[in-house]
Amino acid sequence: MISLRDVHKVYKLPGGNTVRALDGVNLDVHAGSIHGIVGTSGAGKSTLVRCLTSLERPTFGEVRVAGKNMTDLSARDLREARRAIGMVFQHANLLDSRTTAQNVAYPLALAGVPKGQRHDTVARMLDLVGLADRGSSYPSQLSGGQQQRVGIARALADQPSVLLCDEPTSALDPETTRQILGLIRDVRDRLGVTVVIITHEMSVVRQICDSVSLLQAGRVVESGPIERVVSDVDSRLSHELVPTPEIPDGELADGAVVIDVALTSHPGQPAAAQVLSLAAERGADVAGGLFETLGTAQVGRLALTIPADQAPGVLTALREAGVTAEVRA
Ligand SMILES: Nc1ncnc2c1ncn2[C@@H]1O[C@H](COP(=O)(O)OP(=O)(O)OP(=O)(O)O)[C@@H](O)[C@H]1O
Repeated sequence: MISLRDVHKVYKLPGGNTVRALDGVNLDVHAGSIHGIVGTSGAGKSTLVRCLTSLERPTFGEVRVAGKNMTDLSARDLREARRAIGMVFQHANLLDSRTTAQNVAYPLALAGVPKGQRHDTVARMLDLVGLADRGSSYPSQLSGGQQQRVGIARALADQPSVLLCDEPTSALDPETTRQILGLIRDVRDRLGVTVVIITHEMSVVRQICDSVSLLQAGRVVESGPIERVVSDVDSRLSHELVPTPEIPDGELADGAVVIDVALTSHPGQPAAAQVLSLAAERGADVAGGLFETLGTAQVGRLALTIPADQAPGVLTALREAGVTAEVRA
C-alpha cells in the first residue's frame, strides 16, 4: 500500500550548508496493517510525513501510495492522489466556530462532494467514532479525547485508503490514549484502512502496531513485524519495547549474579511457565520480570538471581531450552 524506495531529502541552509533529513529511506507498509514509525527528535519523522503526503517532494527516490507514484504526478493529479491519505495530528485543530458535524464535512465540501451525500457521510463518520449524538456541539464543548475523535472522523470522511497519524495521542492522558488507540484499531478493522502512526511513545507501538520501523539520522535502521523485531533480542526496538527489568542497587546478595533471560514464545518454543520452573529447579530466584503479548507472540524478560557458582548450570539449561540467557555485566 505504501512503499518508499531510497528516499532522500536534503535541505539547503542559508549559509550554504545542507541537512540530510532523510538519507535513503526504504519502507513497505502492507495494506490493512498498522505500522509505527519511531525515532528520537531530529530523526526525520516529520520530514518523512511531509514526503509521504507530498507536502514536500523528496530530493531523490520514489514514494508510492495506493498504487500511485507520488513523486511523478502533476500538481492536479497529486491533489487527487492526496485524497487517498487522511491525516490525524497531535491536536485535532478543529475550527472553533463550526460544529462537530461541520468540521467533519469540511474536507468533503473542499472535495466538491454534494450536500446530501455529505450529510450521510458525516452521520456515518460520527457514528463510527462514537459521537453520533454530538454533531451539533462546538469544539469547546468537547473533551480533548472527543476532539481527537472528531479529528479522526474528519480524516476518514473522504474515504482515504491510508490514515497517517502524527503523534495522535501525545497530548492525551493514558486512559484517553488507550481509547483513541482502540478507536484507530477499530477503524482499521471495520474500514480496512492502512494506518501509519508516527510516535515517540513505545507504549503506542506495543498497544496497536502490527509492524514498526526505527528511524535514526534519516535512515530506517530496524523494521519489521512486531513479533520478529522483539524476537531479535539484540535489536534496539526489542530493548525499548520490552525493557530489561532493573534491579535496585543493594538488592543483590553477596556472591550472587543476575542472569538476564529473554524469551519469545511461539508454537514449538518454550513458554514462560516452563522457563520459570526450569530456573526454580536450579535454585534461581526471579528478581524482576515482565511479559507482553505483542501480535501473536508472548515476549518475556526476566532477571534471575543465583549464586555465582550455580550460574553456569542454569545458563546451560536455559540455552538448551532455546532461551536467550546471559550473565549481566
Ligand atoms: N525545512 C527545513 N529546513 C532545514 N532543515 C530542516 C527542515 N525541516 C527539518 N530539518 C532538519 O531535518 C532534520 C530532521 O527533522 P525532522 O523535523 O524531520 O525530525 P523529527 O524526527 O520529526 O523531530 P521531532 O520529533 O523533534 O519533530 C533535523 O536536523 C531538522 O533540523
